[in-house]
Amino acid sequence: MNTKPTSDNASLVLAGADLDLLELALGGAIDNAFSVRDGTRVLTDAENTPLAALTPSGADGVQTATARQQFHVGQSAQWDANLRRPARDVKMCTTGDVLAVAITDFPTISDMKRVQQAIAERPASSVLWLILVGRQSGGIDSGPEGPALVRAATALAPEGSITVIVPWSAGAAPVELTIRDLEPSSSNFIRRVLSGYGADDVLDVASTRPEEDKRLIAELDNAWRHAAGAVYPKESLDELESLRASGAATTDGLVVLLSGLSGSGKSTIAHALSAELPARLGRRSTLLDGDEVRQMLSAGLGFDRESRELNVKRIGYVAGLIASHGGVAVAAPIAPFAGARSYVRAQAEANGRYLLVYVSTPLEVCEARDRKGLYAKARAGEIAEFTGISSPYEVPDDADLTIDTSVTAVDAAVDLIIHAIEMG
Ligand SMILES: Nc1ncnc2c1ncn2[C@@H]1O[C@H](COP(=O)(O)OS(=O)(=O)O)[C@@H](OP(=O)(O)O)[C@H]1O
Ligand SMILES: Nc1ncnc2c1ncn2[C@@H]1O[C@H](COP(=O)(O)OP(=O)(O)O)[C@@H](O)[C@H]1O
Repeated sequence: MNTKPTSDNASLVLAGADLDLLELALGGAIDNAFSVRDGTRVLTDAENTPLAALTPSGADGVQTATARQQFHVGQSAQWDANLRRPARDVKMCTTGDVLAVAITDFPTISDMKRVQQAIAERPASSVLWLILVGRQSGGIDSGPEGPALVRAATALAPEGSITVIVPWSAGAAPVELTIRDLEPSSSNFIRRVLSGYGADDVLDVASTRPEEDKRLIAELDNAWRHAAGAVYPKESLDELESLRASGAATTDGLVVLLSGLSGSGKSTIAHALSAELPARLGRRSTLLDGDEVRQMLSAGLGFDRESRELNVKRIGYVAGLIASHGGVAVAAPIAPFAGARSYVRAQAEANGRYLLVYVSTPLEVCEARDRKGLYAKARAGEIAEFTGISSPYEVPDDADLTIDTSVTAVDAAVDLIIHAIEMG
């Protein structure tokens, strides 16, 4: 996590586990009282979008957050708005005694028996079937585990139970954002959070699993090795196993560059694409998102032509490295200049495949969205050299795809890109 002061107020940039904590707090699952370092007033995501405002700190350094706007949400199963509901809404739907079943891992046959038993012992209880999934480090919901767990657990929900997806702060402990008295790794964290959903009692299925089950699960990998050992010699088997463990397929590297005006939808599409790739093409990806890159890789660079060219070239260089090892890089800078884009193409094509997506959403639409309030500032002359207003955007003549998000929905945009990747 890093901090980044803005002109009108200081902000704290959140990622991963911190975003989950914030979502839990704003949704009413935990006391929305934060301790942050002095002077911090706005909590933003890594794309610099303001998510919550903090009231000034009291004497004990505790501040209260109020939501500014919806979080960025992904497209895959764990972002289903019908299931990812705020704690305070869920609480209203329960009556009487509430048993919460916490699902953090793929339920086993014996887990389900214990669940049925616990439910049978409390016939009058409302049952909450709570699926705990957190963001992962590679992006909002990169990696196939979260959506797969949600699909499996949803299909197994006991009859009459209320299924809810709980954003889970399972990652590293937050550095600068803490929630009063709560340490995410502590054993009572799960109970404290789930009590926010109305739970009187919690059955934490995976952590109460019998030792025998744990042993059998651990042995499954050995069983696979044993069976495969009858087919392959050791040399093949070792290689196959490491491929299996890394999830890597024997596929070519790929760079997808989304270029377009600020607010055109590059970042939204990039996240959705990254979330879909594991399930649709069996590939994980590395996101190189505009603002995020500028906070790290290109920290200190401005928005004059030379700085932008350098920024985009750096992105191209890193994307090329990712592709050189068979990885997928999804990059979403404005990339307004043809010269720097052709450098990205060269880096990508030297190491794999390249797909240039021009996100052609008209300026008027981007400006009306003004997610970050930057167009208003640019019009007022408070930001110089703003793309589309006071700095040019050179429309690509080599785009593989052109997508106007004022007429194409996010899902459709992702479908178009995946189709283009499949077509080669
Ligand atoms: N002068 C000016 N012009 C354009 N954009 C500006 C400017 N100042 C700050 N910002 C914010 O920076 C984000 C664009 O950074 P990029 O790295 O994508 O730009 S570039 O490719 O280097 O041109 C862009 O983010 P996105 O909205 O995600 O595109 C803006 O939030
Ligand atoms: N079809 C669409 N595709 C992408 N974004 C859309 C679409 N329709 C509306 N939006 C909204 O437009 C805004 C685009 O912002 P963002 O993805 O950050 O753009 P950029 O990264 O190009 O600056 C978001 O608030 C998003 O919800």
